[in-house]
Amino acid sequence: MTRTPVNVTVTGAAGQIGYALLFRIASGQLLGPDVPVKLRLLEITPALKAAEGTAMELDDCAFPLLQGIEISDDPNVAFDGANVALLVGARPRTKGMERGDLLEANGGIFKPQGQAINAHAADDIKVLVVGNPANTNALIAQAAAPDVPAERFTAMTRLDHNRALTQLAKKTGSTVADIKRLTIWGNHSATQYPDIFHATVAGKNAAEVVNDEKWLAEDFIPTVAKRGAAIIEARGASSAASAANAAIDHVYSWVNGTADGDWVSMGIPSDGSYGVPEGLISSFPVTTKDGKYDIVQGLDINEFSRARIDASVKELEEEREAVRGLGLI
Ligand SMILES: NC(=O)C1=CN([C@@H]2O[C@H](COP(=O)(O)OP(=O)(O)OC[C@H]3O[C@@H](n4cnc5c(N)ncnc54)[C@H](O)[C@@H]3O)[C@@H](O)[C@H]2O)C=CC1
Ligand SMILES: O=C([O-])CC(=O)C(=O)O
Repeated sequence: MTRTPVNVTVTGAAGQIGYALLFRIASGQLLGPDVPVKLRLLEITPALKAAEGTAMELDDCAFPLLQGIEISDDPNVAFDGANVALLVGARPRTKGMERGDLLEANGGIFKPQGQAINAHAADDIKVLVVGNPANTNALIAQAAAPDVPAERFTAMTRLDHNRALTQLAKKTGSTVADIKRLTIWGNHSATQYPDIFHATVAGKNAAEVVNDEKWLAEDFIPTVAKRGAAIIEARGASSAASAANAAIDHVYSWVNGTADGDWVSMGIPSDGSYGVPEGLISSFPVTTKDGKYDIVQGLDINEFSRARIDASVKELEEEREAVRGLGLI
């Protein structure tokens, strides 16, 4: 049976994550090996030529699932009919820039993109924000799209989740495939909280297997939370292939479901669960099924976890106040 192609819009398509991401989408890794896709690439005008170069390479791969590529510098064109939108392009922080300046500059990107999604995207649109500060950029885009169900706007913490899986596997002498039910809570920032208290390693409670709170507090958590900065320090550029990989994982899980007995981490609008104020886009443990996600309920949050979740959520509240003050939400 021939399937209708899914329209996937990628912003910042000529950037380094874009280059690591587009070929994987076109090869079927985003949605599945039998789902044809059409790519819509959004870039700023000076980067259109570079996006065209990437499109030429995509053509040269002759991916059987790729049924078309359109390139534009107009969000109204790029989001037209979009079923999945990956908002990767963002304004990076440059020297001397305060956090407020960064939020304002990104407001200039994510507000018009949210408006264009509201006006032109398909009814089933699913949005993943990758560009930093991802959680708050997602909030800005969501606020500009009042006709789209709020839960369709998500932010990426899957890279943090994947980073935590590997660190825990190394510590416990296991493999990532042995680890289930790990959680990233809060913001995609240095305040995020990777939680192993509900995780299992080969079926055993991870915190009990590790049995080393000092390692947890002084090694594991900072290593995961500051991994982005460590990559920049080592590579001279921020994470690109691993970020693209996490974006693929996030959307694949959302569309195709999580495995029985496991969950993933997604930045999603809070419904008030676990004391996270309603509406904040914060990372939670979620299961997914039939293209929808649910927050895992009923987890006991110990004191160690509570303090760290609260600290990250406080930062998200401050970011929300800042963009509210700028009239962006
Ligand atoms: N959530 C996460 O886990 C991660 C997020 N990131 C973030 O992802 C973003 C992209 O990273 P890279 O690809 O390495 O950056 P990059 O600078 O290589 O590429 C960004 C691209 O976005 C484009 N762009 C800027 N404004 C745009 C607009 N209004 N519309 C469309 N395109 C626009 C630029 O022209 C550029 O080609 C950054 O904000 C980075 O901090 C990176 C790694 C992980
Ligand atoms: O800090 C950055 O720009 C990159 C980032 O988000 C990460 O690697 O987690």
